[in-house]
Amino acid sequence: MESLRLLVMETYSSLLDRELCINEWAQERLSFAEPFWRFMSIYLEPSVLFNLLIPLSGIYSQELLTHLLSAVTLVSTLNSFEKWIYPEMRPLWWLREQYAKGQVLNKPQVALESNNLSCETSGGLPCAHSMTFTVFILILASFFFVHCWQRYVYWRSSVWRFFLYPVIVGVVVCMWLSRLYLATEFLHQCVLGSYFGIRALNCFEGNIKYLYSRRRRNAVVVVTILGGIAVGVYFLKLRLSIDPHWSVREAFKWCPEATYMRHEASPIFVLTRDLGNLMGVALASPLSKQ
Ligand SMILES: O=P(O)(O)OC[C@H]1O[C@@H](O)[C@H](O)[C@@H](O)[C@@H]1O
Repeated sequence: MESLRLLVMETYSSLLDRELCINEWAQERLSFAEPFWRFMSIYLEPSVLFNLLIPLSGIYSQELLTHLLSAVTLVSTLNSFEKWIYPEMRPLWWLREQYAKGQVLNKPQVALESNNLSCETSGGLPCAHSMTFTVFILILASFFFVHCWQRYVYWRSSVWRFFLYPVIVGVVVCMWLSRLYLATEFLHQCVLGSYFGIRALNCFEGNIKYLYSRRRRNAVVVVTILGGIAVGVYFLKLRLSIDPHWSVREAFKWCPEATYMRHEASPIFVLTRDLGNLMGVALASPLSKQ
C-alpha cells in the first residue's frame, strides 16, 4: 500500500514538473499578447460575469439572464466547494516549494515570472476562470444560435455551425492560455475546469425543468444545508489538523508583494459570494411554473 502511494505521488510530481514547462513555454512565446491575456483574466473572471456581464445579458432577454445566472452560479459554487475541500497546488507555489526543499538541482530547469495577477489565494483545481467562462460562453452561443436560426433563413445552413464551434473552442483555449501565461494554473487545471463546467452544464440542462420548478422553501433549505456543509468542512479540517487556510498561507509565502493578493479571491470570500448568489436564486424560486 505504501509503495503504491509513493508511486502515485511520484507520478503526480513528475506530471506537475512537466506541466511547469508548459507554463514556461507560454511565458516565453506568448508575451507579445500580454495585454490580451491580462484582459481575459481580469475582465472575464467569475466576479465580472456576476457583477456586469450576466446582468447586462438581461437587456436581451430575461430568460437568458435567468439561465446564465442560475447555471453560472451553480457551476461557480461547485468550483468553490472543490477549492475549499481540497485545494491543489498552483505552478508558482509548486516551483518555489521545490526550490525551498532543494529539489531543483544546481541548474534550475524552469523559470517562471510572477506578477500582480499571479497571487491567487485559493487552490488551483479546477480553474474557476475556465470553468465559469466555458459555461457562460456555451449558454451565450446557444442563445445566439437559436436567435439567428429563428430570424434568418440563411442561418439554417450547417456552415454556420462549422464557424461557431471553432470560435467557442478558440475563446475557451484563449482563457486557458491566459491562465497558463500568468502562471496561475497548470494545464490540467484549466482543461479539467472546462470539462467539469461542461459536465455540470449538461446535468443542469437535463434537469432544468425540475430545478426551475422547486419551491422557494425547499431551495432555501438546500442552500442553507450547503452553507452548513461549508462550515462543517472548516471544523472537520481543524479536527483532522489540516489547515483550512493552507492556500492563503501558500500565497502569503510565495507572492512577491503582499499587496498583490486580493481578499475577494480568497476561498472563504468566494464561497460566501457563490452561496449568496445561490441564495438569491433560491429566494426567487420557483423560476418557472410547471
Ligand atoms: O481558479 P482561478 O481561475 O485561478 O480563479 C481564482 C479566483 O479568481 C477570482 O478572480 C474569482 O473571482 C474567483 O471566483 C476564483 O476562484
